[in-house]
Amino acid sequence: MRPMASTAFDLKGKTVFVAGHRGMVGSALMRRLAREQADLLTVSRSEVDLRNQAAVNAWFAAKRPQAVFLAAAKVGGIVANNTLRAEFLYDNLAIATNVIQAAHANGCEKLMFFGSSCIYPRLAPQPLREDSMLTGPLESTNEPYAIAKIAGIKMAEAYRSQYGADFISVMPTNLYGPGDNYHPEYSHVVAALIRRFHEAKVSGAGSVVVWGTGTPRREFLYVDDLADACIHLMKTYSSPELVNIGTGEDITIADFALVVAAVVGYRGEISFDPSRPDGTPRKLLDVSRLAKLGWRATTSLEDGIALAYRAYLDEKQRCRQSRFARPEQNNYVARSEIDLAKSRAIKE
Ligand SMILES: NC(=O)C1=CN([C@@H]2O[C@H](COP(=O)(O)OP(=O)(O)OC[C@H]3O[C@@H](n4cnc5c(N)ncnc54)[C@H](OP(=O)(O)O)[C@@H]3O)[C@@H](O)[C@H]2O)C=CC1
Ligand SMILES: C[C@H]1O[C@H](OP(=O)(O)OP(=O)(O)OC[C@H]2O[C@@H](n3cnc4c(=O)[nH]c(N)nc43)[C@H](O)[C@@H]2O)[C@@H](O)[C@@H](O)C1=O
Repeated sequence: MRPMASTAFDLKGKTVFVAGHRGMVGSALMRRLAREQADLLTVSRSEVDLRNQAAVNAWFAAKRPQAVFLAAAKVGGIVANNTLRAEFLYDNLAIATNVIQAAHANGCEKLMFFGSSCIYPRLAPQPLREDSMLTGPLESTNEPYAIAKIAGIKMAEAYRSQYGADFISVMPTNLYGPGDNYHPEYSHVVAALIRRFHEAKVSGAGSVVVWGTGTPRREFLYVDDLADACIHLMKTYSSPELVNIGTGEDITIADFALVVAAVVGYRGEISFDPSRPDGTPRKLLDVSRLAKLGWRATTSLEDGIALAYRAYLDEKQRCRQSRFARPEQNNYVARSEIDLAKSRAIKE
């Protein structure tokens, strides 16, 4: 294995582009970057669709960011990934290739690419080590997304080896927190269960259905912890080697449902629907590399879910208030109460 170089990269005074700044990760990065005295650059999708190579090139040529967090992507839960397979492959390949090439061509000094724990083989040894990428078949439900993410990782690696670009890749585990997507079909499990248990509590429903068998194991990281880890790595890490970002602890979906129900205050029954996909049986990251680099998660699962539930309630409230205001000025309108039924669909 190549040695992990450690170099200081000060964000202070740098122009820093957060691609995907309205997303869950991007908005957490914006909150965390506010402490770095950087000059933050953002652009909305309506101004620059990152799948459009010419638009991306023109924007980079005009702005020439010194650092880039590439947190824009087509993202969703197991059903979104498995249904919108062409979009997950096309959008994520296009975004990665356009942004990485434009960053390189326009003098970007440092770029962080966001992969995901789903790039590792479905049955790779647990906990998942960074060197298990490309050692076996992928989980079929998210294979298109994983292939696009692996291509992005390989691009960052190739630009480093061919051009000496300081481009690094991080592999976050399953994330949750403010700014999550609450779509009933297309969200990830955390947002789905927060919403389902809350609605059952409010309506007095006696039973809530959780997808799958309840036996898969997942590791969950609060998104503000993720953002903190990313800033730490951006400032201190420079190597082609991937870095996993997680807590190092996992839980079955059945036990996780009990945690969410307790936080929300839902006291009815919980049943399972095995006709829904389980996905990969276990996804627990080996976080020893990250620990050696001096970072560990600090938000417990219970505290994080309580914070995420608060954020869900706040978002509902905000959307209710903005329902009759000017929706085009509301960052959260696409995630709003009006369309909490179809909220943030898959962000088109
Ligand atoms: N959520 C998770 O559990 C995990 C996420 N990740 C990775 O973290 C990164 C961020 O994910 P997350 O914040 O959860 O996702 P979100 O869906 O919350 O945010 C994605 C962001 O990307 C933007 N975006 C998507 N497509 C385009 C496009 N064509 N042009 C311009 N902008 C676009 C969205 O814009 P708009 O606001 O207009 O919709 C949004 O701001 C992704 O790379 C994801 O793969 C990795 C592991 C787990
Ligand atoms: C972050 C990661 O996210 C996706 O992979 P995933 O880990 O399978 O994510 P998920 O959150 O959708 O499901 C986790 C587990 O939870 C179970 N589950 C129960 N009830 C609900 C439920 O109501 N909704 C959802 N979505 N899942 C549910 C579900 O059956 C599964 O066993 C990727 O495709 C991939 O793109 C990726 O990177």
